[in-house]
Amino acid sequence: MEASRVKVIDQSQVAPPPGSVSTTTVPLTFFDILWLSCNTMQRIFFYELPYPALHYTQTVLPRLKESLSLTLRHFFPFAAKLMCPPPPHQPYIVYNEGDAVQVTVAESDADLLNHFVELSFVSLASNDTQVAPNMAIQFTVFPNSGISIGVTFNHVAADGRSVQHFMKSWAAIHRSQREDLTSFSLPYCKRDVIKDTQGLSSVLLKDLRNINTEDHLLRDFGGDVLADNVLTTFTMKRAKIEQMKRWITTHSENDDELGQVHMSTYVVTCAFTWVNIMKLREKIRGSSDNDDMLYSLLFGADCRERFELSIPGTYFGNCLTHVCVSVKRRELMGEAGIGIAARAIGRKISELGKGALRGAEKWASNFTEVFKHQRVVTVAGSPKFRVYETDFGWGRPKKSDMVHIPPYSGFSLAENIEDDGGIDIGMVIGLDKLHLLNALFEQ
Ligand SMILES: CC(C)(COP(=O)(O)OP(=O)(O)OC[C@H]1O[C@@H](n2cnc3c(N)ncnc32)[C@H](O)[C@@H]1OP(=O)(O)O)[C@@H](O)C(=O)NCCC(=O)NCCSC(=O)CC(=O)O
Repeated sequence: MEASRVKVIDQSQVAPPPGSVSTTTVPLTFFDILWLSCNTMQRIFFYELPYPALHYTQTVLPRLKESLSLTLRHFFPFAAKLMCPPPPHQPYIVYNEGDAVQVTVAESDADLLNHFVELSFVSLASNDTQVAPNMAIQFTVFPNSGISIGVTFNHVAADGRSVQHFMKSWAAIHRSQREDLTSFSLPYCKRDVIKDTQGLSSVLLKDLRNINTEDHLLRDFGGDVLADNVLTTFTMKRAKIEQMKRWITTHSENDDELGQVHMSTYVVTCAFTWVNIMKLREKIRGSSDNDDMLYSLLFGADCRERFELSIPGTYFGNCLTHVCVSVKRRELMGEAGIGIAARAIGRKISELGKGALRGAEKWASNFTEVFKHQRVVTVAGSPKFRVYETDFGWGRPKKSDMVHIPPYSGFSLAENIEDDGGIDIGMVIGLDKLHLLNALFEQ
């Protein structure tokens, strides 16, 4: 395969309009603090547009930057900086006049939708270990074919739902060519709605500071299989999902507890993918794991609009509780593995009804143990984000991908663009292992 070339042609800073945001300090809530241990996130949107290179530089890019600036006025924490002073000081976010998002413009000679294209993403790297930017953006122009918008963000600043809110607001401002405040809902940027009655922030921060960096929460799966990795997407059609829901429900007739559990699309898709990723890992590496070893699935559940917490749907920041589902290897890898996984995931989700923050004081300490002693798969994204509704006035994106998925130990979820109710599952695996995964999914 011939390597494509991506060359950087411009770098600039885009800030909110001068004087539109005053100096503001945003404290971190306990929801934000756990993400101090995590890598930055990356998402990319591809749009098909027939313009020549000159039209991008003269018209498309200036308009994108101008609308970005207007959007940042409302989502200013993305232009702000994360400050991490040494203990005993607390980390926080601060916006000062002039703070900006770094914007890189690149040009590629690849096909817009060539998924093997090397995504040369801007990082949030900073020379200062105590100050980090919260967002960087890369526009990659594919002359006569399209443009991609790559967003790298610091999860400490916001979760996936907030990022999608930002993207859709930016798209709405760009589409209407002005800052029409009726075309999107304003984010709720104050932190006063997050009540920390149990002192969770200080417990989590203390635990995180005690974690050995080698126990970093999001470790990748081994070093030997990382070369030649590709980002790939599998689709589960709605009909297949419904079939799987029925199958799991009918094979659980004697499980009284299951009456309370909703076999949602999320539950069955996660169960199916989790089992297959673990099977793929065993096919590649063989398994020396004890049958009693715990295999775990970790995902975030949104806490906005939960009755007991009263956090508005437009809340900007992190608002995820963390769910860890563990099943013994023997059961997960057995014939009934997908059904067992689905029931275990469904039960954990229904338990959130008893209090979404139960056990939150142990998030950091438990997860360190889980990553140390168990085999972990993480889930990113959500079909609820409706990423394909991010319309800058050019119609729906042709494709949207999450890029930061850990190889062989994570996957992302999004709605499928063609099949209403279908789900796209994004994964990063070795190019030479794709046939193995295809075979498992077919089976
Ligand atoms: C707890 C969950 C994970 C899973 O809950 P559930 O199993 O109950 O599934 P669910 O909430 O999707 O939906 C349950 C049922 O409610 C109905 N339902 C749900 N959402 C609906 C909607 N928008 N419109 C209409 N109906 C809807 C459906 O009937 C669905 O059943 P059916 O499915 O059968 O039709 C979810 O609720 C949740 O919190 N999702 C968001 C997770 C998230 O924000 N992740 C991002 C992490 S940050 C990150 O990763 C970074 C990044 O993204 O960049």
